[in-house]
Amino acid sequence: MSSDQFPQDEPLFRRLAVIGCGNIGSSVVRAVRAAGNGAAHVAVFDPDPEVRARVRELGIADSVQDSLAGAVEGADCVVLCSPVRTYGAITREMGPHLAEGAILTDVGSVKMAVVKDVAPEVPERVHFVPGHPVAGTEKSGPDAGFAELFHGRYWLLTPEEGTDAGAVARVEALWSRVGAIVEVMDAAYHDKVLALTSHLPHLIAYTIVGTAFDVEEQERQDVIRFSAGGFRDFTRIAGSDPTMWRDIFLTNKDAVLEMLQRFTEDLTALQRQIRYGEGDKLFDFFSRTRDVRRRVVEAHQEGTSPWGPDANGGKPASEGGDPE
Ligand SMILES: NC(=O)C1=CN([C@@H]2O[C@H](COP(=O)(O)OP(=O)(O)OC[C@H]3O[C@@H](n4cnc5c(N)ncnc54)[C@H](O)[C@@H]3O)[C@@H](O)[C@H]2O)C=CC1
Ligand SMILES: O=C(O)C(=O)Cc1ccc(O)cc1
Repeated sequence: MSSDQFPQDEPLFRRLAVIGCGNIGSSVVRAVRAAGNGAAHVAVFDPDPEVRARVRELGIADSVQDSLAGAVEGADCVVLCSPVRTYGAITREMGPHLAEGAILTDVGSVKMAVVKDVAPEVPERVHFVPGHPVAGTEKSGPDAGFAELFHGRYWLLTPEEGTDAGAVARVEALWSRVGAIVEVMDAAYHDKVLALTSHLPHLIAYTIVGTAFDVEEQERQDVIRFSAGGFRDFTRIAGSDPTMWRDIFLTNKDAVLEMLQRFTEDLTALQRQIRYGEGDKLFDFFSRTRDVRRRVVEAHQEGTSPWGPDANGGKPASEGGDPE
């Protein structure tokens, strides 16, 4: 758990550079500026000119730079907020422009592959503290972000052994100031847990929605017409950004495949129980999963859930919140 020992009436950083300004990047920008004591200046770079124009229009950043070098020049903290497979190349390109003692962090949903790609590109004079806010939505782009996204949500950091403790403390303090609950953990452990709690559910949603659309035209229309409850929730998740999720599955391959193997075995067991009319087994299984649901809801209320105590963000289910 974070303990912010830095002066509260001063910004933690002089200049924070946010690289990639979509949903999460723009939420970081908005949240840091709303906090008031995160950074004196928030600079943004995004390679997409339409995104840069929109960020200027929204007026959410202190400056929008037309080059990566221009954004990171003089920055004492840089946050990578683009799809995970872009991080290695970005770090290589901006390396020579990074200041002595600067801190580099990221928001990527996968951590082992990010460490493997980024660490070799980080100059000696720079501290790398990998991170992941366990908060987000299915939406993309700078209009999708909002300042309160991280309130009461976990922000996981996975620094390698030997990382400068002062740099880790500063990153912890920064994300605490935007309202997140910061925890430090091992990158491999992070990837296993997230494969199960986030990546596999997305894969299942993509599959269900794909299956539903791989039917005759008439049935497909009825799937849309009668979609309610469960299926509708799956379409929200399956509407998530294709680039982002392609990158997550390609980079967290081993953990996802391991969890998928377990999942398919359990699904096959259920299939057999249905085929052979084993009602008692189905009932017992559904009773156990109902109990898991009860414990998840309780954990959210008590603040011990991996998604943060306020995991609903006060939103209705249709907007990414939990219906409970
Ligand atoms: N969307 C979510 O719910 C969450 C996403 N994340 C992580 O956040 C990162 C960004 O995701 P979103 O903001 O949702 O995506 P997004 O699609 O809304 O934004 C990504 C932005 O990155 C920019 N970009 C693409 N290539 C780039 C490059 N080479 N250099 C700099 N910028 C580049 C794009 O132009 C775009 O504006 C991903 O790594 C994802 O794993 C983490 C937690 C939650
Ligand atoms: O929209 C949802 O349901 C999410 O699960 C958002 C999300 C996506 C990716 C992450 O790494 C963290 C959170």
